[in-house]
Amino acid sequence: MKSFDEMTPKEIVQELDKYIVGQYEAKKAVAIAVRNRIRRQKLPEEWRKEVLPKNILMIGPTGVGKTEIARRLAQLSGSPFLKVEATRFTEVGYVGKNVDSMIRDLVEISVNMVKQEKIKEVERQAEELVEERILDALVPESKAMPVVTNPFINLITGGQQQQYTPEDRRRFRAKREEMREKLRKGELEDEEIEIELEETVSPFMGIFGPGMEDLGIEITNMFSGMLPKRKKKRKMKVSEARKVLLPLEAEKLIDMDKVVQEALDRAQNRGIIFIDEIDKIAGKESAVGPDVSRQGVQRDLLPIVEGTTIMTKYGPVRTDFILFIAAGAFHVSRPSDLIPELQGRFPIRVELSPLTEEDFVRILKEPENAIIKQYQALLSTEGVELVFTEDGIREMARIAYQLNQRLENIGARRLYTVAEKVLEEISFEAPDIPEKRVVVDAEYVRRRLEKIVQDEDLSAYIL
Ligand SMILES: Nc1ncnc2c1ncn2[C@@H]1O[C@H](COP(=O)(O)OP(=O)(O)OP(=O)(O)O)[C@@H](O)[C@H]1O
Repeated sequence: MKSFDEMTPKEIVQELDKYIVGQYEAKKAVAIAVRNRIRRQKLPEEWRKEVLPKNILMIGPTGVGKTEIARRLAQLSGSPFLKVEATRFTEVGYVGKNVDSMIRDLVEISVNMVKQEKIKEVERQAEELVEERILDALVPESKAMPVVTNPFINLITGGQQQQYTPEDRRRFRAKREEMREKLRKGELEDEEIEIELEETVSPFMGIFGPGMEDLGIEITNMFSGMLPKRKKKRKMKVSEARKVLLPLEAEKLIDMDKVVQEALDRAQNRGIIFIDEIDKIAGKESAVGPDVSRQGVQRDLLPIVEGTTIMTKYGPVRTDFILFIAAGAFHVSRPSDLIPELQGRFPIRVELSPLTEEDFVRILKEPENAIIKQYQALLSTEGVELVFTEDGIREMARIAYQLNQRLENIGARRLYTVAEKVLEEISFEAPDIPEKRVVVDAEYVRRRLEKIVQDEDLSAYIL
C-alpha cells in the first residue's frame, strides 16, 4: 500500500469510506487539511510562517461520525490522536486542567505509540532473553552443579571460590537444554519459579496535592535515574513470568532517547487533537459568571492552535503543525458566538448531516467493522453461524431510528444498544445451540424488541 504522505485527498476519502457511511463533506475536509499540512511542511521556512494552519470546525449532532472520522484519519496516517472535551478545561490560573495539558497528553500518547512499535520490533529478541531468564530460574547454576571445595584453591582465595569441573559444566548445560526443550513444548507453564524484579523506589508519589499530579510525575521522572533500584524476588508460574518479563526485557533493548525524539517529532508534525463540545464554551459575553471563564478557555486555546511552544516532561513541543479539529452540535450557540480570533483559527467549516434510516441500514452492515460483522465474528468463535436477512437489518434500523425520534437523538450509538438487545439471547445461548446456524429476520427482531419498544420507560433504560 502507498505511504500515507503519498495518498491524494481522494484516496484518503476512499479509505475513510471503508469505515464511515456518508458525511462526504467532512471526509473531504479532513483529507484536504492533512494534505495541506504536508504541503506546509514542505514550504521554505519564511513561507511556513505566513501560511496559517487550516484547522477544522465540525458542526453536527451527536453520534453522526465526527469523532470517528478524525480517529480513522489518525489511524490511517499513523498520527498520535487525542480527544478532549472543551468543557473539561479551566482558564489558566484557576484550579483545574489547563488547555496546555492537551499537548502534554498528546506527547504521552505519542511516546507510548512509538514505544509499542519499537517493542514490537524487538519482540523476538526479547522472547529469547525471557527464555534465558526463565531457564536461569528453573535451573539455577549453584543447584545444578555441586560446589567442589578444593583445599589448595581455598588457601589462595580465602575459600570463596566455587570450582566446577568441565564435567559439571557439561551436565549443567545438558540439563539446561533439556529444560529448554520442555519449556518450548509448553510443558512447564505451570511450574513455579522465583524471579528477581527491579523496581524504582519513588519517595515523591503521593506527597503532592490534587492538581499537582503532573509535577509529581515529572519530579519522579527527573530523578528516576538517581533513585535506588530495589530488587524484589517474586514467586510466580512460568506462564505469568513470561508476561511480566517480556515488556521488561523488551524495554531494555530499546533506546528510550530515540523513542522520545521520534515521539516528539511525531506529535509535532502528525498529531491530531479533537476538541469536542466546543459549542459549550461559546457563549454570549457577560461580565460575571461562568461565561468569563469560558472565554478565558477560548483565549488560552488561541496560542496553542496558532502555534506556540509548550513544555512537556519530554522537552519543548511546537504546536504549529498539530491538526486541531473542533466539534460541536451548536444547538444553542453558534460558531459566531466563539471569540472572533478563535473563529479565524478554524477556517474550514463542515456540517455533518443527521443520519437517516437508510444510513442506519448501511452502518449496520457496510463498514469493515460493521456492527453485524462484529457479532458474526464473535459468535463464529463458538462455531455459530449468524445470518441476518435484509429485512432483519432493516427492522433494526427502523426501530433504532424511531427510538431516536421518540427519546433522544443519539445518532448511530442507538444501533449498538438495539443490536445488543436483539442478540442478547443468542449470545447467551450460543454454546448450547444445537443447529449452529441462527437466522435473524424482521420477525425475530420484532419479537425481541416489541415489549421494550412499546414501554416508554423501559426503552429509555434499555435501548
Ligand atoms: N456515519 C457513520 N458511519 C459509520 N459509523 C458511524 C457513523 N456515525 C456514527 N457512527 C458510529 O457511532 C458511534 C458514535 O460516533 P462518533 O463517536 O463519531 O460520534 P460524534 O459525532 O463524534 O458525536 P459526539 O460529539 O457525541 O462524540 C461510533 O462508534 C461510530 O462508529
